[in-house]
Amino acid sequence: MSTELSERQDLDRSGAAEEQPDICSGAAGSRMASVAEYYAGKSVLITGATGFMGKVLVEKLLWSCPEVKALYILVRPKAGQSMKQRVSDMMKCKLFDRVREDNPDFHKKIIPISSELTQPGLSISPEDVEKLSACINIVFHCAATIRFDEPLKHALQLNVIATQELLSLAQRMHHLEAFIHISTAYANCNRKHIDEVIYPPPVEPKKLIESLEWMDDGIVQDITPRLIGDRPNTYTYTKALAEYVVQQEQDKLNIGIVRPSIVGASWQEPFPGWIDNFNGPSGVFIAAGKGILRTMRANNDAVADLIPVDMVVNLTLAAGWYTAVHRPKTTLVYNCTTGGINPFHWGEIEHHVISSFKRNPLEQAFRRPNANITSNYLINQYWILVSHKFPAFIYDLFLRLCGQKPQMMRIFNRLHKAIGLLEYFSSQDWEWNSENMNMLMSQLTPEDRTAFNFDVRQLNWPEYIENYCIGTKKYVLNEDMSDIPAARQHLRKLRNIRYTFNTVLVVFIWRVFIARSQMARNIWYFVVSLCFKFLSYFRASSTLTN
Ligand SMILES: CCCCCCCC/C=C\CCCCCCCC(=O)SCCNC(=O)CCNC(=O)[C@H](O)C(C)(C)COP(=O)(O)OP(=O)(O)OC[C@H]1O[C@@H](n2cnc3c(N)ncnc32)[C@H](O)[C@@H]1OP(=O)(O)O
Ligand SMILES: NC(=O)C1=CN([C@@H]2O[C@H](COP(=O)(O)OP(=O)(O)OC[C@H]3O[C@@H](n4cnc5c(N)ncnc54)[C@H](OP(=O)(O)O)[C@@H]3O)[C@@H](O)[C@H]2O)C=CC1
Repeated sequence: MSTELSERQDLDRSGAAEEQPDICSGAAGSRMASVAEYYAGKSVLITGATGFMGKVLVEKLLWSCPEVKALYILVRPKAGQSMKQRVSDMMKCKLFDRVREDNPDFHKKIIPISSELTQPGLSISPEDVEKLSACINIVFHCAATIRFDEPLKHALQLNVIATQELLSLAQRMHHLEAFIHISTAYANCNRKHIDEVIYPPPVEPKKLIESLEWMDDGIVQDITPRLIGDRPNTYTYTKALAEYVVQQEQDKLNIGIVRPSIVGASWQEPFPGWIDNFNGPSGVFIAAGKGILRTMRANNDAVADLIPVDMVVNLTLAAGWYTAVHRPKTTLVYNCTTGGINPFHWGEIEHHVISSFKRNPLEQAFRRPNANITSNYLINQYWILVSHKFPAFIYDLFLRLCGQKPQMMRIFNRLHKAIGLLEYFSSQDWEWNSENMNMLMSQLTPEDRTAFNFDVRQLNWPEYIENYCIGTKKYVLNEDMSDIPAARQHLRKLRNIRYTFNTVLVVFIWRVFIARSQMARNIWYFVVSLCFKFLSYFRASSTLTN
């Protein structure tokens, strides 16, 4: 099936230029609309605009496509904040600084629409449905639950049923030119090689939705492992179902599917290192920087398929342009990954994260940053005991003695839960075909290739990781860069505490275990004299060679 689909997609691509005479003016040698020109005067609907990727998408559209007519964003009230309040807070975010400077009235282009995606009809009012049906030209569907531990019913409701509802709404839009769905490169992580095709779903979504409807949450929880089969969580499972649901509408809509791998901090835009959450590797980096995470199960040699959020957004906008302009007959899937083109490995990530946090330490670190990743289960368990649980126990004991509430063990339990869910992705690697990503790049003008850059060959990983770590410090933890000298001083203090602790430990072991027994003392003297002999032998041989 996959080969058959690829062939069809190839055919579509080769005939694509003739299919859109109104945009490419038809005559040979005539100029195709650039990406920014295409978005000029267009009304765009975005779901998940308050999320990590959605915000960057909104910002980039406003910055690079200033002639865009309006951005309609579906937003729900949350945590006691009204929809309006949330959107107004979002626009005050530092992310929008350059847009704000360029056009202080940029907010006028953002039109929030109240919507709770898990409700029937996405709980959009009839008036808003009318408005959207009349004006929307492009839809970007970013909203999803990305939690790995989401109960299946909720993940299905948001990632699959809401997608279905949005597709129905899209079909009522009179001027719709493209529907871009954001999936994940891990939707098919049960395969080792992943092509840019939609694989048959693990189950017919309609049947699953019908059968889960009558089941109570307990039963669903019991059967979830059987249903998700060889996928690690409900997230990847429901994202795979969503792709199939989207593909079902390909005869009625112009659809593109973007599949990013692990989306990380921004590479360049709007500024390097922008990140605002603990998802994926960000939480792991922060935990390592704070000196809490000292060990994790990961394969040093496995490819860490990270991709910066600005590159994903650039590709998404280019995919919107291509889908609308070329109107491929079938859904084009873009695997948006780095591993096949510019690979970087978890072992290298570990090295650069730790050295970066040593240069730019986080405030009030628990211990000096120093993490070891290993694929060996037993070694990892050993280090968890020695480097996580033991220090947590000692620290909590200290807090208790000071009359304070113990907290470290609780933090470690949460960390272990989080990294336990990530290990599946850091312990193996996948191969993604990225032909459509390359094809899309080749379709862009040289100017667009710069303005909407997703050429992952240009990524300099050490520099990117450094900015990423600084980004977590500045934008996730809201720490000031001017406090770095104090943070360095704190690390020096921690190092001295460690030296003192180790010295006390050696003296204690000597007094309790060695000094009391003649045999232990003899063994000790024997080991020490052996060491001295080796040392003097090496010193003598190095003097001779010199
Ligand atoms: C030296 C470095 C070495 C590196 C070695 C290798 C690193 C490998 C790392 C990564 C591999 C990448 C795998 C991603 C591949 C797939 C990509 C995609 O397609 S989608 C995106 C992925 N989605 C997620 O990442 C959602 C994961 N998060 C969850 O599922 C939940 O948040 C969970 C289970 C981790 C926690 O759930 P709760 O209900 O217990 O708690 P809650 O409310 O979510 O968070 C509690 C606190 O913990 C923080 N937190 C959340 N996630 C964290 C994390 N990953 N690490 C540390 N803290 C985290 C939160 O900010 C919160 O903090 P407060 O209470 O507000 O102070
Ligand atoms: N981050 C990553 O590493 C990767 C992400 N992806 C995909 O990219 C897309 C965006 O991810 P990302 O930005 O990281 O995710 P976030 O969790 O940051 O954002 C999710 C967005 O969906 C919205 N949303 C969630 N539930 C509802 C609901 N019931 N009603 C209305 N809106 C809702 C959220 O709104 P609210 O603010 O109200 O919660 C938020 O705007 C997703 O489709 C994800 O699968 C793919 C690969 C990797």
